[in-house]
Formats: sequence, structure tokens, C-alpha cells
Amino acid sequence: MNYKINELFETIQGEGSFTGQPSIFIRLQGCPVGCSWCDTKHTWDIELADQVSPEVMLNKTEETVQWANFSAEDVLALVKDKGFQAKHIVITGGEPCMVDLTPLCAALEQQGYSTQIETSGTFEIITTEKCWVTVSPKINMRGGYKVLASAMSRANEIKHPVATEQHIDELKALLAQHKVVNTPIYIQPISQKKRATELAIASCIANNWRLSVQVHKYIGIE
Ligand SMILES: C[S@@+](CC[C@H](N)C(=O)[O-])C[C@H]1O[C@@H](n2cnc3c(N)ncnc32)[C@H](O)[C@@H]1O
Ligand SMILES: Nc1nc2[nH]cc(C(=O)O)c2c(=O)[nH]1
Ligand code: SF4
Ligand SMILES: [Mg+2]
Repeated sequence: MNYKINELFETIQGEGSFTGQPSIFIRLQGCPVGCSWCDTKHTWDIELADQVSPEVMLNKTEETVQWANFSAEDVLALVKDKGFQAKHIVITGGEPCMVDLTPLCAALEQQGYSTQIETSGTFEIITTEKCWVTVSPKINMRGGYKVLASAMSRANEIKHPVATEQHIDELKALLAQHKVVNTPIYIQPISQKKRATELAIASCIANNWRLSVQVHKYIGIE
């Protein structure tokens, strides 16, 4: 099985429970959800014309729509070849759950890596049992909520992007609807905006949620 990879890089996880953890990021191409404030819009469309060789994809110096095909074995070989040191691998996108992530996560876990996926909860989550699943539901998601119940029950953490009071109200409704009790809830201000950050801090204190501020954007790393 091949995975369409837009970016593969080593950095520090900047969001959620694993914030601060050295991590290898695999960013898959393709997402039909269309969040207006998405910070990775270059991953949305899968165009065959944008397929490039692994070398071209790896040597990109800016965000582009170009992607390359990799098997799980190709990913393992590359991670070794690059000399990456991190032992934690984050699969994001785009929407990674558009494909079966089991072969990739199983191969990585077999080599001693821990795995994590970042998903919106609009597609069935098909991955290994050990994989840490971060579900980031959005309001009015194109693609809908048909599988969100199973995503919410599989979630090891829920990370909700917020900019307005309405987002907080909608999150509370989702948590009640899906009877979420013990899963850690992270509130992530949308794009470092001051008002969103203040709102996120206040709602964390009021509800005993946790704050996730996309640390990488504050310190200027990938
Ligand atoms: C780019 S998405 C890719 C994975 C998946 N499609 C999802 O939405 O979870 C990764 C994370 O970034 C968050 N995110 C995207 N754009 C953001 C922005 N402008 N500000 C804050 N968080 C953002 C998403 O909510 C998600 O938690
Ligand atoms: N450093 C860093 N941490 C991240 N955590 C989630 C990210 C994502 O785009 O899914 C991300 C990212 O793009 N960079
Ligand atoms: S679901 Fe994720 S990748 Fe897709 S548009 Fe929304 S934030 Fe971006
Ligand atoms: Mg990001």
C-alpha cells in the first residue's frame, strides 16, 4: 500500500499532550473538509499532476501542493537514511484517516516508534491499537458527523480549535452528545489571534480544559 506524502520532517510536536516531544511528522495529501482557517490548505487536493519523486518532495523549501508516493517500508528506510533521532511519529495531513493507517503504524511500531495521528473525525479511524489518536472535531464539517461517535470514543485526546464563544458552546454540545467524560480536552486558539487566545484561556479555566497554543508557530519552527 502506498501513502501520498506532502511533507516529511523532524521537529518538536507543538500541539496537545505530546507538546515538546521530538517527533517525525508525516503529512499526507488530501482533505475534503475545507475548514476556512485551515493552516495546511496546500494538502487539500489530490491531483495526479502534482505527483513528484520522493527526492523532489523531500527537497521542497516551501509549502506546495506536490506529493510523492511512499510505502511503509519506504518511510522506514527514509527515516533511517535521514538520521532522524525522534522516536515518536505523527501522521497528519490533510486528513490522514482517508486511508488505512494500519500498515504504516504497525511497521513503525515494530521498529520501536510510538505513533500518533491527527484527525478531524470525519473518516473511520483505521489504525493500530497502540496508536495515539488526536481527534479535532470542527463545527459544520463538510463530510459530516456520521463517524464522529466512534472517533470520539477512540480518541486519546480531543483538540478543539476555537476563535469565538460559539465554538466553545458547540464543543460543549459535542462533549455532552458523545458522553465524553475522561478524555483530555485541549483548546487550541485559531492562528495565534489575541482574542482567540484570551477566550481559550478563559474557557480552559472555567471548564478545567487544557490549553494548546501551537508552540511551533511561536518559536518559528516547522
Ligand atoms: C492541519 S490539521 C490536519 C489533521 C486533520 N485534518 C485535523 O484537522 O485534525 C492538524 C491540526 O491543526 C489544527 N489546525 C488547523 N488549522 C489551524 C489554525 N489555523 N489554528 C489552530 N489550529 C489549526 C486542526 O484543528 C488539527 O488539530
Ligand atoms: N511542530 C508541529 N507540531 C504540530 N502538531 C500538529 C501539527 C499538524 O500540522 O498536524 C503540527 C505541525 O505542523 N508542526
Ligand atoms: S480537517 Fe484538518 S486538514 Fe482538513 S481542512 Fe480542516 S484543519 Fe485543514
Ligand atoms: Mg500544523
